[in-house]
Amino acid sequence: MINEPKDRVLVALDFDTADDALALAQQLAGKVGGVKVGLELVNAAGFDIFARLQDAGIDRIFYDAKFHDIPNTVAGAIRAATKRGVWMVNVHTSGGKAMMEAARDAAHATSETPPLLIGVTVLTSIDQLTLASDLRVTGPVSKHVSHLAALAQEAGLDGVVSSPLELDAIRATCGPDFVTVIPGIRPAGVGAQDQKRIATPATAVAAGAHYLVVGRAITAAADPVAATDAIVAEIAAI
Ligand SMILES: O=C(O)c1cc(=O)[nH]c(=O)n1[C@@H]1O[C@H](COP(=O)(O)O)[C@@H](O)[C@H]1O
Repeated sequence: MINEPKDRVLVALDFDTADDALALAQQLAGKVGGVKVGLELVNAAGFDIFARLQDAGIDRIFYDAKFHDIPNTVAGAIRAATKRGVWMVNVHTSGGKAMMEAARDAAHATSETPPLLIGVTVLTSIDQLTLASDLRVTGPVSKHVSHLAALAQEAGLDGVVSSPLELDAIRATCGPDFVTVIPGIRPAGVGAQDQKRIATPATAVAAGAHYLVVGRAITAAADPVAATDAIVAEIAAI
């Protein structure tokens, strides 16, 4: 699945029109491992965006759905997402083990080649202080992330989303093959913006990340293709 450094890079198509998303996806075809379709794009462009990307030859689509609901509802949503032929889809681990099991069962019952099912742990926009004050979760972020990753693994998920800072903890708990999908990626010189737990592409890959989710470092760059090439070169040099 990951044959060369570029395969690790998933570009977040966080745009408010299908045209912008399709244009960048086509510009980066062959240069990245896949594209991510998330809440902004799907709400702005509609669910046709999946077929439009697939018609344009883009077949590795990570649907960043972040489903979080009762097991029956999430199972239905995962069935529908699986039928769209997405390559990867996510749910919130904080929906609980029964919800994640229902998601896994739904994906496997719907397709012989189900999407990779990934659990979001603690959002990368949440720091230690906010985890304690807003969510009333005490203790280190990495401990809570490891707990949620273990739960996801027990539920039969393929991997988790976390920040680059918890990669050691996840590997120690879940082993090296449990897939890690890592946003909060900031090449040197790019500001953190709303992200709180961040690292450079090279640091994240050296720490064991399988996939990097990269949005604004590419989409807001003056030259998105050059920015992508620089990220791939950075991780290739590790
Ligand atoms: O599930 C995600 O992809 C995700 C989880 C998370 O904890 N943090 C996070 O930033 N993301 C997504 O990753 C992308 C990061 O975008 P940038 O901060 O612009 O690189 C966005 O599309 C987010 O929705």
